[in-house]
Amino acid sequence: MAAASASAESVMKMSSNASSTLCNLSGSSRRPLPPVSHSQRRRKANSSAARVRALSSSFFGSIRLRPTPPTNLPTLQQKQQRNNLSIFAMAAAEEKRAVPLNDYRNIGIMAHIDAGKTTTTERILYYTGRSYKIGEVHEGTATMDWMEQEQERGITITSAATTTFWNKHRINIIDTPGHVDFTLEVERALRVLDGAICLFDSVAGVEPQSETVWRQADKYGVPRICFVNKMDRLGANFFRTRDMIVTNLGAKPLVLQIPVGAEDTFKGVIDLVKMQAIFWSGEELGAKFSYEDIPADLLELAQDYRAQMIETVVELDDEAMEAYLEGVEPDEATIRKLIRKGTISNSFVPVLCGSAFKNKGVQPLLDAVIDYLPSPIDLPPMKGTDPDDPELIIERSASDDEPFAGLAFKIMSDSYVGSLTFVRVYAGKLAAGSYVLNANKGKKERIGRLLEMHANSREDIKVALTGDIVALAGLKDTITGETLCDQEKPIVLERMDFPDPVIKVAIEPKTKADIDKMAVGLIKLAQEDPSFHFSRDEEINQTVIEGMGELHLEIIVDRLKREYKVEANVGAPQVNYRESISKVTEVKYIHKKQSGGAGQFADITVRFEPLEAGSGYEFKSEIKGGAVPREYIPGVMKGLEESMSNGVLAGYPVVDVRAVLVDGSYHDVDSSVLAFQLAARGAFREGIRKAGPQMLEPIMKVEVVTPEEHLGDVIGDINSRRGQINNFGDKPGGLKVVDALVPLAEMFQYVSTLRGMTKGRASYTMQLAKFDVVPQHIQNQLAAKEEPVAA
Ligand SMILES: Nc1nc2c(ncn2[C@@H]2O[C@H](COP(=O)(O)OP(=O)(O)OP(=O)(O)O)[C@@H](O)[C@H]2O)c(=O)[nH]1
Repeated sequence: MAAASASAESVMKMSSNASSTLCNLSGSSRRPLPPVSHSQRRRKANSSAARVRALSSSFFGSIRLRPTPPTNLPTLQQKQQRNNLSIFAMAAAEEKRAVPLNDYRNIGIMAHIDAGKTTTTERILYYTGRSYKIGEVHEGTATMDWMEQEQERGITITSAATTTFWNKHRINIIDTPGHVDFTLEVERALRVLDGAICLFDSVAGVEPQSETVWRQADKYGVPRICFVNKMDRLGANFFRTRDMIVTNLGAKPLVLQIPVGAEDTFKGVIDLVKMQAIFWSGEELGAKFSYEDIPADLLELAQDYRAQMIETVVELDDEAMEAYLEGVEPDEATIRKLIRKGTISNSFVPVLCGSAFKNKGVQPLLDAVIDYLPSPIDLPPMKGTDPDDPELIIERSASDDEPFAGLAFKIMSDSYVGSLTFVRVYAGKLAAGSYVLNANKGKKERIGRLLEMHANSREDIKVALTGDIVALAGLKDTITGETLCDQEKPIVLERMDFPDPVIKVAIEPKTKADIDKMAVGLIKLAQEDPSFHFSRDEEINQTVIEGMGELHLEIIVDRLKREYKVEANVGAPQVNYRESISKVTEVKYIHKKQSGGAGQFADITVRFEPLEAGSGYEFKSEIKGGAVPREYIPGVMKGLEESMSNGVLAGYPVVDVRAVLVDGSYHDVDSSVLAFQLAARGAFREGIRKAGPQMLEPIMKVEVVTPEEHLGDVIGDINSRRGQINNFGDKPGGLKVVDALVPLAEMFQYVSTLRGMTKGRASYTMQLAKFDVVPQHIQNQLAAKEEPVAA
């Protein structure tokens, strides 16, 4: 499979002849789209959650300034609203800091699919006065052009950002998708956030995707607050979720609230810092709350949990600890200060609870965001490197007076301004109309328009300050993960990790007219989404798109169709295999050519070593005494790196290999970088063949939740898919949980099989667990299908 990276030109050359293996995108032979029944669609469209998605989607989508709906808010909200608008107005008018940097909170909301992220964001926007009213979707106004798919399917696909205010603090919020196929959105949000709210469904507890996002947050060291949501649901159990935070996440929870009641008797929470109960007057939006005495039957439990909380926090301060041992409890301000210290240092995670849907617990959650999550200045200075010397570490403190440094973390096409680049400003200021340096590319970029994003509108601003998250219009060369900085003080901030695609499908435009449109669409979509790749296989005249899962690619195809008006035929999904090696080999390879004119000579000895799974590819040089002169080593590196994308078995990328250049020789006249590059390719082909090459496949961690009567069928089916069952468990409501590892190749269309098998009563989630060796008989089949291509 010679998959050359596609340019617009090569895609445009594409033939419009659909291959016989392809089927019609809109025809009945096409794989069914994920299960969205009419009633589900209606439910989702009618749900208030869809409203916020609509709001937040517009934020990233086309410019859509909504007329202000009439307000009938309680006085408190009106005040809050006025307060907030005046802060925005001040900021815009004076172009200087209206909110001190230590009053900034850049936070994300993350969780498993359906835990209530969007509903909670929606409530936050309401209570902070940013949205007047929730539920305009009910009236059918959620017909946004942008991301219709989100509303139809009832899932968040793209992360949405918004700015709001609470108690004079500025909160920039990013609401992220829960579905594993869109994990990149979570990754990039975490890269630019200072803190996060992790939501859990109090019935399901810690679910698989919560574990994944937790580990991602660990990777970036993001301080967190946990919110145990859906306390009103049948089967809600705060304490079980708390225990799962320990067992499943290995975290140290610091319980700051315990619930008063659960399920339909859930009334409020006990605030263990104040030692008072908070009750809400009703379930409707804007319900008032009041502090009251702790109910007598919960007093002892509250005292126990408060004692545990205080014992944990005083450990962070010698003075407080000494006083506590002498019987003096810290006062409220000290407790808050210590909770903040421990949260920011990731010593523990505060745990709160409530029901976003029933409007309980949201205001104390916002207070906790302000009290415990860090501002940009509470975090260590941002580290980067000098573009000319990657070994030289440079730091930038969070301050308006530092030279400007920001990270582009998201690109989004926009029908009005072309494309928007979302940037987190880490240091300094950024002015509209100014020039900055793209430090990764060494190119100058002009900042056209600077936009500050709000839930359902956007506003032109003249200057962005440290801590801000803004959208820039008109950038030409910058892509996701690149650093923009002061031209005089260049810095390259640490890049983000992008996951490699695990599945691919072939896609062919139906008509000649579709060819050009598809080229434009693919390029734009790939710019927006670094976890989506496309390539052109000239030999078989096919374009292949690659992504993180079936849903991911379905959304891409759907967007090509709707946004770029491309009619295309789409093939069946296939797994993106990898190739690796199983033993150490050393090869000597001489590249020599003498056919008139200057000759070519390069002699290298390379050792190939297998690495641990997930290590990727490494290169090392052990050359001593200039056996291969320094200037030729980049040629060796290039030759090996190029070859790594094209394995010897079936042309899949080669991973988990270290190539060590151990020896070599050169010719004074005939050697060149190119000769060493060609020698490296030859060494790769010979070396990998001798190193026990093997194919690897993605293995998914699958969790199926099913009624007991279908358990046997579910297990039998997983076994027939080369699955390995690891665990059984129980869920509330008499449901059984099956944990298994199953090769992705066997999971295509599992959703419809499972639905058929269980009459739609079971559900499943899956995420990438690891890559593992493909059984030999399947390797043989794959190798026979895919003729390897000589490098
Ligand atoms: N009973 C109850 N339902 C809730 C609560 N919070 C959210 N829901 C419901 O749970 C469903 C999912 O909520 P969303 O807010 O869309 O969840 P999400 O986490 O944003 O979902 P994705 O973005 O698709 O991952 C919706 O039907 C909500 O109405 C809650 O506190 N109680």
